[in-house]
Amino acid sequence: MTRASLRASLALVAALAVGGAAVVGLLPSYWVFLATSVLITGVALQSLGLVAGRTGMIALCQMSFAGVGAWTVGYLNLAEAPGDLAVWILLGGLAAVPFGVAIGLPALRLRGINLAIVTLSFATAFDTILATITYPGQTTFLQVPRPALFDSDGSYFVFVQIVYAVIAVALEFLARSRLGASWLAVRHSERAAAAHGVSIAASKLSAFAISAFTAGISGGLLAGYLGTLVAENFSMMASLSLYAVAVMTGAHFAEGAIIGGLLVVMFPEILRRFDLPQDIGNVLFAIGATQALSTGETMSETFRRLARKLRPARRTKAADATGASLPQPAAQAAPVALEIDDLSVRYGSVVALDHVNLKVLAGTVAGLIGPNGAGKSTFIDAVAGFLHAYEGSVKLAGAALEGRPAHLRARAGVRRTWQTNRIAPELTVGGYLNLAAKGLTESEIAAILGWLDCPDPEVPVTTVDAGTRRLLDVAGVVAARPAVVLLDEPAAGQSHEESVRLGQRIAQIPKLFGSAVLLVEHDMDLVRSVCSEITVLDFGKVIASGPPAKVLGEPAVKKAYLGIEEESVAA
Ligand SMILES: Nc1ncnc2c1ncn2[C@@H]1O[C@H](COP(=O)(O)OP(=O)(O)OP(=O)(O)O)[C@@H](O)[C@H]1O
Repeated sequence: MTRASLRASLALVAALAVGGAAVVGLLPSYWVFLATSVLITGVALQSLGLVAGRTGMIALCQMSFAGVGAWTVGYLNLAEAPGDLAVWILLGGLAAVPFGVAIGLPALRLRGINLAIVTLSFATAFDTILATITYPGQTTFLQVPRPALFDSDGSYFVFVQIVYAVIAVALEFLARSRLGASWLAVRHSERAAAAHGVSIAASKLSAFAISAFTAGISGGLLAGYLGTLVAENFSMMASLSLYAVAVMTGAHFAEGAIIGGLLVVMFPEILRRFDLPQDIGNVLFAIGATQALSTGETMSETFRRLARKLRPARRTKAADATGASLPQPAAQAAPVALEIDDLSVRYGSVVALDHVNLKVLAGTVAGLIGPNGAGKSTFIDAVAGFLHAYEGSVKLAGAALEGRPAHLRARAGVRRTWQTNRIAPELTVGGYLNLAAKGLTESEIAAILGWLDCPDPEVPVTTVDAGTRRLLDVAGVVAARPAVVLLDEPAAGQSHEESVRLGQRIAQIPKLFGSAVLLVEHDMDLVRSVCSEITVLDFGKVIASGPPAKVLGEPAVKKAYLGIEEESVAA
């Protein structure tokens, strides 16, 4: 991960240095002045790219955060605070953070249009406040001074460029960190992210906080750029327009933020030169955003796709586990890994689980089977904390899990997979394992991937076929070495040979990772080959439990499967 971040950061810094040298060396001073504005807008767009592009939340008040940063810089200048603009900009960014967190709080409960309305309301309220107060020092013509070394327009461009590069590199590292992976995971499926121990609240609030900080910095840079500001710089319309551009260009990509900055700054300039109304720009941005939303592809993604086509196709490499060793298995905390007593779940009048009792012994693979609708997924949901309204008790290594939400149960040692794949496609294979299990070394990641015949860590999940993604699901849950692994139909969609191979791997999990396994499966060959005990559910009730040979021969079990799996059960 670190190597990939370094590579991307070096490429970005080199591109900025070359581009910057060309701007300062070749362009007349007015264009250098405009290029500075492009970069400042690029910083604001990067902030929006983080919250909207990575986390998928609608934020329509980004320029209000920038306004907080700019106003803070203005007050510090007026108060003759120690330090210079470089320090004040940082403080401006920090001042925007509480506002970001405050806006992020409703995002814990709201999505889509509702969150859009909340963020828009904040932008409107901020508009109203700014309309009543002038920029600090505006009435006395007090200008915000630039740092001594970067006083001229040309040198201030270099200053802004340095800030842009620092932010872009920091975001690049963050994006490849576990926190960055959690943003993408939350965007894709909050439940799946929680199943890996990710706190949805922490993930969303951190995105809003860092995004507001970055936007605050852009406001501070603007204060140094223009010297003094007016409320219109941070109006609700400016926020809306910036959001449309971010969606259109894909501001969470480094090039997307620059392209967006170019469009925001240059479009009005072109319109002005042709004596055309400025509003045309906003209309075109809205059309561009609509196009990106309807096709599901931003401008940056289109460019990247075309660039990939030009490059010779890379074959998906299998993970090279030569010399790599699996992480140490978790120690077994108690002889019974998972104990369920009298578990009952009702969906209205449907009794999905009816006083179910089940034990999974440490160091074993147990099976949970039953016909469609028997209650198996409901059982996993309840144990893993995705259903709050259940009766009965769930104990992990003797400790009750009641009252703990899903992400805390995952951290305590209950990990689950899903019937449908929920891995965020924007992640790399290694990034996904990093998200699933904290603190794995690169060698351990390679060993786990090699053990399950998964692709190389650098391979993007989007290029991985559906069958391999199911293996990746299993790799993710075992990587965390939890006390209990709940596998929900891992062999679905696998060929017979793949299923046999998967069975061999599942049988090894207790020894290699120290995790007891509860396997939910319809593939009876697989269940028979790996499970030492099985429990059969029918209409939410346990109708049999014990060793597979005994249980699968019981008349009640054959009857439950009649017409569905009769032959395979009886075989
Ligand atoms: N969200 C829900 N609302 C209402 N009823 C539900 C809900 N989820 C499941 N059920 C019902 O609860 C019962 C158990 O469903 P569940 O999905 O747990 O069965 P299953 O054994 O996992 O089935 P399958 O093998 O098809 O996955 C079924 O009657 C189902 O229709």
